[in-house]
Amino acid sequence: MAGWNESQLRKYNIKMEKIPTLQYDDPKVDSLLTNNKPVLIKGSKLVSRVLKWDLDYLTEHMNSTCCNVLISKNHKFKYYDQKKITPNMTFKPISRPSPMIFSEFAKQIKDWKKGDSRLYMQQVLNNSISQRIVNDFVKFNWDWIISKQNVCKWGSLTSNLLLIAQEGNVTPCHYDEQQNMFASIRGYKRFILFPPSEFECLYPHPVHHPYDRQSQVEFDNPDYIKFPKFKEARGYEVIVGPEDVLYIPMYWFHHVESLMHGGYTVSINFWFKAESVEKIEYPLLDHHKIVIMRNVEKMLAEALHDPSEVGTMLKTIVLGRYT
Ligand SMILES: CC1(C)c2ccccc2-c2ccc(C[C@@H](CC(=O)O)C(=O)C(=O)O)cc21
Ligand SMILES: [Zn+2]
Repeated sequence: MAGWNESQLRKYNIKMEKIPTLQYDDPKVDSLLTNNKPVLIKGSKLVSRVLKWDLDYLTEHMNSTCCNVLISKNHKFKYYDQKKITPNMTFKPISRPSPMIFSEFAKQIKDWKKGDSRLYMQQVLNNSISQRIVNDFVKFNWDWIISKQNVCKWGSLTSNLLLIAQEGNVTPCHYDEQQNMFASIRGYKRFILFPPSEFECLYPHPVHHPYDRQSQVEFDNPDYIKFPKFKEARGYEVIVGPEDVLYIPMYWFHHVESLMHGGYTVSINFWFKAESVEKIEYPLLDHHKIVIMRNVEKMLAEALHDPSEVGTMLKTIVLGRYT
């Protein structure tokens, strides 16, 4: 019994292959990790000591902690950068932050009814949480994850996010600029990943837009006129269940959903800085090209002193000359 079935997955019109699933001590794991290739890792026992982290246990030990909760009018929780919202911009996000204490969050999840706004908690785990949570946190299989960090020459661990999502919640397609080891504690999450080379098919927002790093394409209702190349996007799909660890390479796009009718999900991610300043070797890797494109957008916005002129200048440079 896999613990889930196809009827719990949302339907998208996307070509998807499978991601390799390997035991944590399989030598192929390290070769995939060091080559920035996604892999689902079984048996690492990374978070096995906190499988008891369910709503009741966490309410008991995080009761009055004020947590970062997002509220959305629909099932999508699209991250946005507050700092990139300028005064003259009419930006209407669908999900917005609504800090609340943990027990309130747990109550709203339990009492949730169809039609209510949805909630998604993402709370940085640090020592400001209760002593019991800290005691559990230190019981992660740090030896294993630190050995991976060293093998891959990743930079420092920047943060662990505790994620509690309602069944059916979706984090739309985006990329992050850090290496991510994503561990599931409760429930099942479906990931659809795309390599950085699929950039042209996923049409991320401009760097200066609050939705920077997020794809503009609505997977459940793609606008093939505005985003024609989305039809050619080639993704990878994997279901992450309790105790599984998914490696999400930096700059790889990922769409994440908590399976419908699967109950709430509890996950923890481990974000690592990219490798300490590496010597750039040629040929460039695909993620280097995203970094270069981001730097061009940033430099032009800086030089023009107005992000809204960047598109015009890029068109002037390219149209009729490089096409
Ligand atoms: C969308 C949301 C709730 C959010 C809103 C506002 C600011 C930050 C974030 C944020 C950060 C990470 C995740 C976890 C995961 C996606 C998933 O598991 O749903 C993922 O993308 C990753 O681990 O890289 C989810 C979120
Ligand atoms: Zn992400």
